[in-house]
Amino acid sequence: QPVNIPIKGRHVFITGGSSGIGLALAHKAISEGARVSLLARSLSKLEEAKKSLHLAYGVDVGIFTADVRDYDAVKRAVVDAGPIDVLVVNHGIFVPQALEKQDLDEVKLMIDVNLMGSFNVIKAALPLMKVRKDNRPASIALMSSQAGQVGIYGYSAYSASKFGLRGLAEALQQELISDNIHISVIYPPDTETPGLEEERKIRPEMTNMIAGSGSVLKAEDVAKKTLDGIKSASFSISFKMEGQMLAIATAGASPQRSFFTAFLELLFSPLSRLITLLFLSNIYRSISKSHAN
Ligand SMILES: NC(=O)C1=CN([C@@H]2O[C@H](COP(=O)(O)OP(=O)(O)OC[C@H]3O[C@@H](n4cnc5c(N)ncnc54)[C@H](OP(=O)(O)O)[C@@H]3O)[C@@H](O)[C@H]2O)C=CC1
Ligand SMILES: CCCCCCCCCCCCCCCC(=O)[C@@H](N)CO
Repeated sequence: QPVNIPIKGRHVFITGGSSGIGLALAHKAISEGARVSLLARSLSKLEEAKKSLHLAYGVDVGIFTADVRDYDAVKRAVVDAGPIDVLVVNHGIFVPQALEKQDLDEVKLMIDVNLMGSFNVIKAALPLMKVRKDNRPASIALMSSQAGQVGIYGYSAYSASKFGLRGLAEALQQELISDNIHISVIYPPDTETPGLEEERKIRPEMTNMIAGSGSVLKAEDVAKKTLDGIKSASFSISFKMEGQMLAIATAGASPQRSFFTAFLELLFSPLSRLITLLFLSNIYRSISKSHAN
């Protein structure tokens, strides 16, 4: 059945909301009449975000400092912020490197922040989400990546953390459907953010090349499509032609609410598998070429 998740007047809580995609999403949500709270580590970045949002809309957002790795700190923030209607688990870090050259500390950091941190946020927020006063539909949205649909050179830890979110999301949807809580997983390509700017300085050439075969989007565009997807309670949210292809190629056992999209998935799955194989064969060819050099 179609579901419509209202945004106006509701409490939208965004982790990693002080920068990039999270901040762009805060702009969108406020412009649609939401009450917004942001969580991140750095107080100064949060204050800056709060100021820019006040300047743009004349409203105040709640800001909460916590490291998502610290469950108790996250719990305190969530209790302070009050019951959440739309939880956007968006925080994330990416340090690309071939596994052989990457320290295990860095691997562990990505898993701890991106995956365990998401468990912490959801576990902390869920009790209050479940007892929300209005019985209107609520949402938990998880920020994955195209690298959460296909493993990419240099992203072993990052991809593992983002693939992990999908398993979490699929299981959680079955557990929460009776509470009228709807899960979304978002799969953006490269997106212009302060995070990507940092990443580009250190990204291995092969990673650059492969990521370059996808689109580069503006954070505002990712935020808009994300909020629209949340509002229609879409389980999977993708971007651009190659993103739709990837979504079809990796539809797997994710739920699908739209009959129309389900029909497209059935119709185009052989073709998208073919395109995926061609895409992969290109990648492997480039890898062996650069290896020979
Ligand atoms: N930009 C891109 O190309 C793409 C990004 N994504 C995903 O989108 C999400 C946002 O990325 P983007 O906007 O680029 O990232 P940015 O680096 O611009 O922003 C990251 C945000 O997460 C917060 N954050 C980081 N670590 C922690 C932590 N341990 N605890 C709490 N908050 C934390 C940061 O604040 P602070 O540092 O103060 O804690 C900041 O608010 C990530 O999950 C990323 O994986 C997906 C596809 C593409
Ligand atoms: C079915 C047809 C396939 C079509 C090709 C699709 C192209 C896939 C490219 C994947 C790029 C991954 C970018 C990750 C961005 C990200 O998360 C970072 N910026 C953070 O590290």
